[in-house]
Amino acid sequence: MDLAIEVKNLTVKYGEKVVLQDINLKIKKGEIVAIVGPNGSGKTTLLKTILGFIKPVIGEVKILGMPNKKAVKTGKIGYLPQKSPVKNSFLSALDVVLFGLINSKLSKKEKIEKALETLKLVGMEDFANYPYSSLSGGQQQRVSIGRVIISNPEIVFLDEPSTGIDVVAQESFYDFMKKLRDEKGMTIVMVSHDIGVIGSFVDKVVGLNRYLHYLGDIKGFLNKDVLAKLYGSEVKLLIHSPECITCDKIQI
Ligand SMILES: Nc1ncnc2c1ncn2[C@@H]1O[C@H](COP(=O)(O)OP(=O)(O)OP(=O)(O)O)[C@@H](O)[C@H]1O
Repeated sequence: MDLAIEVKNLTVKYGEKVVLQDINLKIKKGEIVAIVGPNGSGKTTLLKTILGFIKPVIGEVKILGMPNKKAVKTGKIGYLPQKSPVKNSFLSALDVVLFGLINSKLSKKEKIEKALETLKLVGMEDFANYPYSSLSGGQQQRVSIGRVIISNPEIVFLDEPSTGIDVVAQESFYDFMKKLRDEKGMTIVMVSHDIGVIGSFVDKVVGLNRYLHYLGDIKGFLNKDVLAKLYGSEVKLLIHSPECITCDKIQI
């Protein structure tokens, strides 16, 4: 099996508080995986621990067969954090995408060409010189994704990439991510709350709430018992009617 990520016996604490316990997880190359769970269930912590930003008290993580910290230094890993790292409101969309090539040895001209190509790929070529801060949430997200993918990473980690985006834009975003996987063979690991929207795009769901409660396909995940275990017995599944333009959407 060609593994992208292997998490072994992971336990993570903040002070005395155990946030993740006994997590074992294997993600294959080219898979699209969603990490889901209630607020505070440890999803961001799991991403950050996989990336080596948080040291577990027990356990280890391998990425592409290497210890995680070593893998991150190879430049084969892309990461889109939950909060935008872009603070300077004067930066243009092009500048933000260029950040993704900060460690590249390409010439300035080549970098700009590649950034313009990437902006085209994410459908933002007409906005290259716009201040990033003037773009809408969905447009900013496309540019941020451009920053992450410009260096052709083998694995990308996205923490709640569709926050603040309407359902239609979310669908086109997930379509785009799927295209990247299909065309470039990228492995995509994302934290998401959009169970309904991601359903048709993900290969695997990781149901997390301190422990790994579920690992499998979306169909098995959308099971009353699995959901109750993860979200509590009060959880309700709302399946929109077929007449609804966003039919098939399932909310928790
Ligand atoms: N730096 C920190 N120090 C102490 N506790 C923390 C820290 N970061 C997160 N926590 C706590 O750890 C738990 C898990 O947080 P985490 O951000 O991983 O959850 P999450 O599932 O990503 O949540 P959400 O869906 O709300 O983004 C929460 O109870 C949170 O308050």
